[in-house]
Amino acid sequence: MAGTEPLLELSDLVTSYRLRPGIGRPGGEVRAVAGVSLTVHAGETVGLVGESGCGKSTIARTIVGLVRPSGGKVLFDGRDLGALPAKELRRLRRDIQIVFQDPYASLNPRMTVANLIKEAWRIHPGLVPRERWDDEVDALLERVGLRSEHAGRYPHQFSGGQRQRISIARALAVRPRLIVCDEAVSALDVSVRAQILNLLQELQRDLGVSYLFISHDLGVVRHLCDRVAVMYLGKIVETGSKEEIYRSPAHPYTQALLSAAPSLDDWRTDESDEIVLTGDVPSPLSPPTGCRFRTRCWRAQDRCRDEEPAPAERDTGHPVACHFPGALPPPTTTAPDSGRLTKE
Ligand SMILES: Nc1ncnc2c1ncn2[C@@H]1O[C@H](COP(=O)(O)OP(=O)(O)OP(=O)(O)O)[C@@H](O)[C@H]1O
Repeated sequence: MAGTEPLLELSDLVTSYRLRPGIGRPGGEVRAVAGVSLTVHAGETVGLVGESGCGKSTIARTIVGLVRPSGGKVLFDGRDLGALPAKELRRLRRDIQIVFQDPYASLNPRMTVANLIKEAWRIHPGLVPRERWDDEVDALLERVGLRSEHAGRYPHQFSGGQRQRISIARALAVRPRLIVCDEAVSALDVSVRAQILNLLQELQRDLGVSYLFISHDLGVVRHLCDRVAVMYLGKIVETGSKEEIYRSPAHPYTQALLSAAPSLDDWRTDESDEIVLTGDVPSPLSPPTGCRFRTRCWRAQDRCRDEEPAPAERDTGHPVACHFPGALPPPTTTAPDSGRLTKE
């Protein structure tokens, strides 16, 4: 994709939440996304992975305009969403849709499937002529593997997988160019999950839609994505093609994540080199100085405390934000601090 203009570009994006002081808790600012740069090209699927609370959903919410960034830019088709006049922004927002983890919470239970889909055309008039609405609803339902008789039913009359199909149909109704999938298959059983993943791939093949696929499931990401970004405590620590990330992870955090999913672990040569991620993720209210991962990292040295590593291309060929990256398994000595990564 080098040389082509990205469809979506996050440039040093910062998104913070204000916390009011509460009982036993001081107020403050949570920098949930602390300077993230990431691109998604047309027709591409980019996976965003990381532990719970690292800021994945906040990125999703910022991209689709549910929360405002406090710094940096979201560019779509080269245009800065923060600098567009309201009318143009509204038009452009149509191109970016989101599918959430819990379709039941995101689908209005009092609306029929047909009305849930038609609502999108009410919000964006002129997209589909009113006389074609019923036919288009039928076509969309068929497109996502449902039937036209489902149009008159309500969300509670469907299974979880079917409800996710409805969410996808609703997203497709406005003919988006990018769909942000925020843990979109995480709540589904394995077999249903596979069906939805197949559907997403089919849609990409037929319609050319791009995905930013947010998930904590490295197996699903490997199955679906072309490129992968690994996030830790509000920052991206490593980005690369699927092959680069799964075969030669260079950031210790990526190595630990992969090590925790043995069936995916192509890069370790010795099973005994398992890395066990211990200790809690530090609070984003007061992240560590320097490298944010240093308090849990077996490779950490003084430099990691003093200096924040910038993403730089390493010998593996992809950008890694680490002072001491390495493709080799960690040394066999036990990590000195209990809060660090250790090996069993
Ligand atoms: N509305 C909010 N107000 C205050 N803090 C928030 C809010 N939403 C998220 N946060 C905090 O921002 C950080 C990032 O949360 P976010 O939900 O983006 O992470 P995540 O990686 O998507 O995790 P999960 O997979 O658990 O949703 C967390 O520390 C979270 O507690």
